[in-house]
Amino acid sequence: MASFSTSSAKAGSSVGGGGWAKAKHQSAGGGGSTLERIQQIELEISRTQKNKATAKHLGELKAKLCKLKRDMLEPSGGGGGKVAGFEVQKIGDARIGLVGFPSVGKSSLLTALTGVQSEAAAYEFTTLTCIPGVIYYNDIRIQLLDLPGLIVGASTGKGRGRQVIATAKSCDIILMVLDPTKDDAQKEMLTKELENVGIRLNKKPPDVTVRPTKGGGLKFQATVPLNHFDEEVCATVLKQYKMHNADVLVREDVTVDEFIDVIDGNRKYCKCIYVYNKIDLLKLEEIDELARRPQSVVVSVQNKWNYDYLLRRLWDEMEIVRVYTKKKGQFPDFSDPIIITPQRGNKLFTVENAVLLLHKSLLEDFKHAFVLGSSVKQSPQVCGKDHILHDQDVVQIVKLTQAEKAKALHGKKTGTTIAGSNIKVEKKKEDKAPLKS
Ligand SMILES: Nc1nc2c(ncn2[C@@H]2O[C@H](COP(=O)(O)OP(=O)(O)OP(=O)(O)O)[C@@H](O)[C@H]2O)c(=O)[nH]1
Ligand SMILES: [K+]
Ligand SMILES: [Mg+2]
Repeated sequence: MASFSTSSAKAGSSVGGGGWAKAKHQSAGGGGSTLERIQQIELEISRTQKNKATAKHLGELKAKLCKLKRDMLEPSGGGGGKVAGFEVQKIGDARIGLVGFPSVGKSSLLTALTGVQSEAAAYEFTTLTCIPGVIYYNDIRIQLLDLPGLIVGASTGKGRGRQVIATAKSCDIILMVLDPTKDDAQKEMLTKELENVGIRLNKKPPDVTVRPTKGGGLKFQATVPLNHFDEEVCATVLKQYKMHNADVLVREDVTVDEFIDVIDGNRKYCKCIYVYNKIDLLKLEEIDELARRPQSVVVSVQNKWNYDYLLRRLWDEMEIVRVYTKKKGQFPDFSDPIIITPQRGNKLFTVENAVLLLHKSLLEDFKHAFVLGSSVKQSPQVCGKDHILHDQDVVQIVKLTQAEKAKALHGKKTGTTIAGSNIKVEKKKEDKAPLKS
């Protein structure tokens, strides 16, 4: 039904790079280009039945496949180099990318949400570069990037695909713009293109730790029953990565693909909202069905439908925490919050995070904080560094007085925990432990 696989002549010629991957990646071991070997392995995987007896073989194939894909994306030597995204300066508190097949209305949406004119037209590949705009929402600035349309094969160099995807990888959230008149094969195809370069949509990093060791082989431990993965498959995958000695701790029911993600590294776990645009072309029942799909929002740029909801959904996905600061005896400064975006690696927003964002040296003088807002039972409440703040809390930092600081410093010097020596003491204990037992 969907006809996205047809990469138009324009796409091929505008890049002059359809065969780039092939030309540059002749495999060292002979037997065709990297691309051909990838296709062979993919075929073999699809033909192999999935059961206990084949799990080890599949694990090996998948690990090989993963390494080949990485070789292709990050060629080592031969003047290749990692593909860079479009050079657009990151501004604001979060970055969101518009990804989709050609002519689904990405540019129209950028213009509608940011006011920045990005050319929109009825022909494919109207946009050939990255156009940034800014959405102002709830005191924060969100950078929205319009990107050229993707086609199938983008991750292997078709169209401006690799550049588009590299830019998408720099985003905190992806808005996948979809054509509501076509089936969801488009969603799967795009997801696959993004997955090929290590972007994982709406997934969490697997709860698995792998610690390389100097000897002792593989030490495998799982804290939950595993239905798709076991020690043997783990060993096969690790062998492909030449890891023969490692401690592996699995804390969730992972698949081999998820385990490879951990080993291979360089994955980007990214939230994604599926935006069905042009719903003005649909019947009400059809709109209703799309709107109920998970992580999906329906809009019509032409009719200006549902922007409010789209923005609210975006906001919720960003899980942004704004914390306002206040000086003693004054009203809080509501104009300039400290902002934490969990997408950028800060899982929780503690008082310590807030202090560090205000000023690094402030932590030395930190005594406690008065916190007002939903994170505390009474407002204000005296809180320490580890207290976790909520969105729209107000914080007043109380510093140590000179006398208190001197006292604290004195205590440190005379006590056993002289600054900096902490780690050494612990390490010594650890070293000695095996001797004792
Ligand atoms: N019916 C309808 N048409 C729309 C809507 N939004 C955009 N269009 C039309 O769809 C066509 C493509 O829009 P663009 O914004 O250029 O799409 P794009 O995804 O940026 O396309 P490329 O840059 O070529 O990848 C234009 O003719 C728009 O007028 C909508 O909500 N309803
Ligand atoms: K277009
Ligand atoms: Mg466009």
